Amino acid sequence: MLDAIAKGTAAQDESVDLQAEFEASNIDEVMDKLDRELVGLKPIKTRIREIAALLLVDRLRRKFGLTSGAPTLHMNFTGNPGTGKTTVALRMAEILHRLGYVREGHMVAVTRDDLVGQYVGHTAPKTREVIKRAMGGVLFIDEAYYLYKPENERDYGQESIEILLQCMENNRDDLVVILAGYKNKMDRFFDSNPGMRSRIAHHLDFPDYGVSELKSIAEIMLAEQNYRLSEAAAKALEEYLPIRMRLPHFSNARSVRNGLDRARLRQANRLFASRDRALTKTDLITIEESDIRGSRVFAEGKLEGEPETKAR
Ligand SMILES: Nc1ncnc2c1ncn2[C@@H]1O[C@H](COP(=O)(O)OP(=O)(O)OP(=O)(O)O)[C@@H](O)[C@H]1O
Repeated sequence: MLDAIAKGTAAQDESVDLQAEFEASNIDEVMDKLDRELVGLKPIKTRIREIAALLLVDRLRRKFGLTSGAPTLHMNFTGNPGTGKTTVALRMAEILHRLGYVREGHMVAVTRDDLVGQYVGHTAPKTREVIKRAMGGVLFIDEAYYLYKPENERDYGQESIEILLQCMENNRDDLVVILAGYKNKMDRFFDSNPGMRSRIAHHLDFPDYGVSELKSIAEIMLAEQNYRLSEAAAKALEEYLPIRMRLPHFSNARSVRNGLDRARLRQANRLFASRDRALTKTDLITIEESDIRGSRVFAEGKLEGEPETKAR
């Protein structure tokens, strides 16, 4: 693949047009998509642009024979659940494809269970099969640290790690591995697996979203599905979000998506209950205040606050 990019044959006095290369790669289209579909994440978007620029320049250097061998592109995405790691990894796969660093640009997302078998002899074929599927694209390993279980001496995860390490080294020109998970767990994983750390070129840390970002995320998600919030529903959502953030199992944008799914369900039930009247398009697209306030979150938020109130 890389020899398809260039063979290091450009003459020393020949010039290259970085802008033309940039335009030809069409990566700005992916960048625009990233900007449009993902709220916030400024530091992440900046890093992606920097990586894209690095790869583009690397491609030009190759033309002059100034760089040899495939660059290391394996990455580590850390952050809490629902902060956009999988979505950004998908876009990264597209960028790497457009720049010619992987043949296909698809992404295979897996967890430990997809890589590690339960019995002796099962792990190697399982891991190899996943790698085979991911070849030419990105292999995204969510919660990668579960591959390593030091408390169990004979855990098969180690076997999978070793095969992955080998592939990450030998197939650098056609497979990019992105590891993902909580930052502290990932740090501990790298401490115990220095071989893995040394093969990672880029570490990106995804921040949690604030209330206003979560609200914008909700609006994007609703617009994508042809829904909108009434004014009172938008206010209710502003109250809902900080309560949901304090409750257990909060997972950023994923919680927003789940909360909206339930609001749509309540909207449908509300419309169904008044089915004796004709519905307008506005009825069908509008999420009303009661669809948001009907959430358990308001009751649970109160329950959570109760002991505190009693203690005072
Ligand atoms: N910044 C954002 N703007 C809009 N939507 C977002 C944003 N971040 C995440 N989402 C949406 O939230 C959902 C969860 O995101 P994603 O799966 O990428 O997160 P993740 O960090 O990989 O979390 P998990 O590990 O739980 O899968 C997706 O539907 C995604 O489209």
